[in-house]
Amino acid sequence: MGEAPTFILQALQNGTGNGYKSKNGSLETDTIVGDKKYVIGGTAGQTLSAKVQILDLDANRLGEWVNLVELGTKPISCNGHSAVLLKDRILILKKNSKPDDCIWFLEVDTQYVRQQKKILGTEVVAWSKGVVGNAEKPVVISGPSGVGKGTLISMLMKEFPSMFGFSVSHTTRAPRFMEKDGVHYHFTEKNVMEKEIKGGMFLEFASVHGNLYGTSVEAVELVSDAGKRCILDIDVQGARSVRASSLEAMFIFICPPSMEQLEKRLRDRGTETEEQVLKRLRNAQNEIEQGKSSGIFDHILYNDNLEECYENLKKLLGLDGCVTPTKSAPKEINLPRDHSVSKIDDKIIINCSSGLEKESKNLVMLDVSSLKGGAPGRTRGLDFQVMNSFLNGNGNGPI
Ligand SMILES: Nc1nc2c(ncn2[C@@H]2O[C@H](COP(=O)(O)OP(=O)(O)O)[C@@H](O)[C@H]2O)c(=O)[nH]1
Ligand SMILES: Nc1ncnc2c1ncn2[C@@H]1O[C@H](COP(=O)(O)OP(=O)(O)O)[C@@H](O)[C@H]1O
Repeated sequence: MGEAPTFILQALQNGTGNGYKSKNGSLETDTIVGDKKYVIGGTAGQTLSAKVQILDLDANRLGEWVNLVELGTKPISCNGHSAVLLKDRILILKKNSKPDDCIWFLEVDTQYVRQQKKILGTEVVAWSKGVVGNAEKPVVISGPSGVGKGTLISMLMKEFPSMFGFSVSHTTRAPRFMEKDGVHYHFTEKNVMEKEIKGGMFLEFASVHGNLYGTSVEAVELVSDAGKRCILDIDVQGARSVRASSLEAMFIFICPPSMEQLEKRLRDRGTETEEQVLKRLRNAQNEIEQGKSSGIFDHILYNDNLEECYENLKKLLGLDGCVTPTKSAPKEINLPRDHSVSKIDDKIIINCSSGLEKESKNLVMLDVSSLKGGAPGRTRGLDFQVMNSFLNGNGNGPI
């Protein structure tokens, strides 16, 4: 690896965090974690995402750049940022960015990063977008082909459109008549999907009835970002993987009243060839056994009478009785270009006062004590309060 430019060697002991202009004109921050310095910031068009570099501070390798792999969805460009070191990740506050895009995390020593370091055998950092508030537990629904999962999910989405969102899976199977790309599935090619799986884009994947299916991290996060509870329609292998992942979810298995009924439903649906119907029926027996006995599922529902089964599903989801969706307006922060940051325990104090507006104090306290999730998905559980500020409208910001 090459030597670091002189300006960085000179700044080795700094670790400023609020951003500095390097000699080549880019806006960078440097954060020291153990014997490494994380230099964040871009030269190309001041693109934050373009550059994360690690400089070795170990006496034997002082000033050497370390090879690294950047994982996760990177932030889009911005012209400047602040960086604050938390325990195992660096909080990045993008300047002058959209309210829903100003808080990011660069994970440097989280469990996910440590795992990936082992797998990849190299230094790893992982990006994760910060989101104010928490998401409701996703619901995983599994069951054999033709049991009625899709029908039940459609009923739920139709009755509660603002409460639930569907996780749109990727699949290599061909679209059925009336199925739309991006709505029912993201229809994709096997080699493309395999590449994306290697790149860490998927929460889980499995080979089902001869095709590859998978839930991307983004599919689940997009639903949560919209403030909705995510529904996943995935097979038993996928449910097992989600159970083993860090995603906390509710697991429901749908059982047919009999194999005869299942066969009738599959044939009456008329979407599969005879060969595919036979393959699905062969797999159904094993799936039902797994569903009932694996301990993966929190609840088993029998779909004999559709209306009854739907009522039972609603009960499990707490939707029986009078449902009043309580959706509070999300809080938003809008960080101006000129701000400075300090840290007191788990509280980040952001001073947004600037230049001409010096008299108008505008302090934001960001609470990072209850972070949830993280790379490769979002980091949730952030909270903030505006202190001594002018509030906009109802006090929920943006500031
Ligand atoms: N593991 C996994 N299974 C999936 C995913 N999406 C769909 N499946 C499952 O794949 C199986 C086949 O789905 P599909 O081809 O739509 O057929 P259908 O179940 O007969 O409607 C079903 O058991 C689905 O639950 C996914 O993202 N991951
Ligand atoms: N309780 C039920 N009784 C009779 N037919 C049903 C019932 N539930 C679903 N169906 C029908 O069975 C077929 C398969 O249902 P579907 O929702 O596509 O299953 P899955 O998504 O589990 O493969 C559909 O034609 C659907 O209308």
